[in-house]
Amino acid sequence: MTQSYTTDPTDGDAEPILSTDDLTKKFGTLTAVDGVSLEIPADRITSIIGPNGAGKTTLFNLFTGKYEPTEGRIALRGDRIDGKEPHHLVERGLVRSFQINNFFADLTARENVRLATQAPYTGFRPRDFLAHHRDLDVATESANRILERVHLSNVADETASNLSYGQRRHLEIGISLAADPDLFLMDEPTAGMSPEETRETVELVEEIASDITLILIEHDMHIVMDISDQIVVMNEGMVLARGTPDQIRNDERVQRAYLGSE
Ligand SMILES: Nc1ncnc2c1ncn2[C@@H]1O[C@H](COP(=O)(O)OP(=O)(O)OP(=O)(O)O)[C@@H](O)[C@H]1O
Repeated sequence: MTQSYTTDPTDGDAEPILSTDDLTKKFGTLTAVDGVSLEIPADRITSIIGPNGAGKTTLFNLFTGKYEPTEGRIALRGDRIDGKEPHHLVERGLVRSFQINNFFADLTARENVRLATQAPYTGFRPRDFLAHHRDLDVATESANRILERVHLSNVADETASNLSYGQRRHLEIGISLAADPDLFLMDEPTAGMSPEETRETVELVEEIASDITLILIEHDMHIVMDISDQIVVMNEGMVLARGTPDQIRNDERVQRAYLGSE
């Protein structure tokens, strides 16, 4: 199958924050990502959609350094990042939130976020410890700002284990924001949420997108059509189409391969 693209939905001359060239990942004889060449525009929301097994998660794992590509290249603001360790990518502003409980259940929401804000600076020498101690107020203030951003100020002193499912997911987003990303990959941010939690999370995602580039894997087509600036449709490891929500909605190949089968 040849890849084909709809017209570029983004500003033509905008520098992409992330780009891939002929990106391929094989697992034995299976090609999970197959020659993907893609541009992710800065300051936009890009959603990656596609049927089960289309290669979305593998693409995320390549972006974040969990997997090394079998072939091809990935560039972050023009610099090659394929093969770089995940923590190097976090330092360069690329973070990912997972659908897992990625926090300390016995600590409060504030303590969890505060630890995350301190993490990049944590060292093991006594003088590191003293420096951190001095910086505790700064870290607490920064945690408070993040908690406000993820709508959790009112439960800042609750232990994470006491938070509702939706609040825990927001806490995870807050922990990711503590790394001060400019590119944030979110894996199904509303998965398993009630309609009310979903509404709140969509609002939060849109707020975050006001100053951070987002790439989402999302299965809920209403959300995808509602919040995305660009949609990338994957099928069998390849990019089937890329375009604005309207372009994707009206793309016959997409309807055949994906939307029509819903
Ligand atoms: N670590 C792995 N080892 C072997 N095969 C894998 C591995 N990870 C993914 N695959 C295979 O690669 C293909 C793409 O999987 P991937 O999880 O990327 O798809 P996806 O689009 O995220 O699917 P879903 O929507 O179901 O999560 C699938 O056939 C999957 O079984």
